[in-house]
Amino acid sequence: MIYTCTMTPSIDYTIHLPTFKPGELNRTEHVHYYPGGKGINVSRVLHRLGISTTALGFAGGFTGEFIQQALTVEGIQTDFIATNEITRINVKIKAEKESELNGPGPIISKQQQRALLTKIEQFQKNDWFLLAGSLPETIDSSFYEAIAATCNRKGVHLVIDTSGKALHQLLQTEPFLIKPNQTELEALFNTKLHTTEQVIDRAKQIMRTGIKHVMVSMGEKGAILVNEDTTLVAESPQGNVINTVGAGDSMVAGFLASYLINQESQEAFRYAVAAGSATAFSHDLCDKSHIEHLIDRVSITQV
Ligand SMILES: Nc1ncnc2c1ncn2[C@@H]1O[C@H](COP(=O)(O)OP(=O)(O)O)[C@@H](O)[C@H]1O
Ligand SMILES: O=P(O)(O)OC[C@H]1O[C@](O)(COP(=O)(O)O)[C@@H](O)[C@@H]1O
Repeated sequence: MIYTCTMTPSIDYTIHLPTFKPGELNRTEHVHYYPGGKGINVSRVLHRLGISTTALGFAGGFTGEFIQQALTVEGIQTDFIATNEITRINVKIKAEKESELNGPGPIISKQQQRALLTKIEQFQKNDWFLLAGSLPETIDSSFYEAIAATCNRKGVHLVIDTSGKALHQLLQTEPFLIKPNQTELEALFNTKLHTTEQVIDRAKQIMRTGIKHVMVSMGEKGAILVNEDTTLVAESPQGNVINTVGAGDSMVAGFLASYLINQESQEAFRYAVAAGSATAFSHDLCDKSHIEHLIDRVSITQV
């Protein structure tokens, strides 16, 4: 079983309008309400690819209810821990440019943290656990160490897609895959990366901490994959960009979906990039036919 965990889910309130004028009254044309957050997006894409998951995480209030219901309606199994706080609404503005307003995550008590660890204790050998999205600053790093130690002890494959301090702490836990975007990688090293070579150098540096695959996404420029055997650079297909929210999560889902079938990292990387771009060219997340339509347009070079 694949378990995804979104510590800080969201409703992604996505607004489309031709021009956004800050400081003025703006009226929107089309709006969408999506259940969001990184683990949730991975569960939604995997479901569209015929792979079942259980979506874990922390959710509360009417927004938390909406998210759980929306997932259930799509046919995704959920097992969230209730928070006292209302789950955030993240605003995504699609005008001349894309702008995002992401709210803060909930406070997660020690008891709620223990409840998550108890669920992880029930996992079986060779299950997958994806810890994704921003992680509340208030949580002590020992909690992440406990999650990783439990996964390692039980033979559960750990995948991490987070940012900031938590990403830094989790690098030492030897996960199967991490997927920072270029900005997150830059933040990790507190430096700007100007070339693909610089991105590759930093990715190799973090791989030495024991991570099996480091996949760095670079938006329209594509992505790189570094593992023990190879370094690959992918160019993404060009197309009509509609909404890039969830492109990175779609990549993670695409990589896992392909890797679970073939255990082959280059093909998984190609599928991942096609999935990211298919989402960027869609209103909501990608689906299988769109990914497969783009797959031959992903060019990969080994460097
Ligand atoms: N404008 C775009 N055109 C084509 N593909 C894109 C575009 N933006 C994102 N993608 C695809 O989605 C992947 C993930 O996007 P990125 O924006 O880097 O991730 P994140 O959403 O995590 O910031 C990219 O590697 C690329 O394959
Ligand atoms: O937890 P964070 O870092 O605030 O990000 C949450 C946001 O990221 C998303 O999961 C999209 O992520 P990506 O664009 O990186 O794939 C949204 O659904 C959500 O609003």
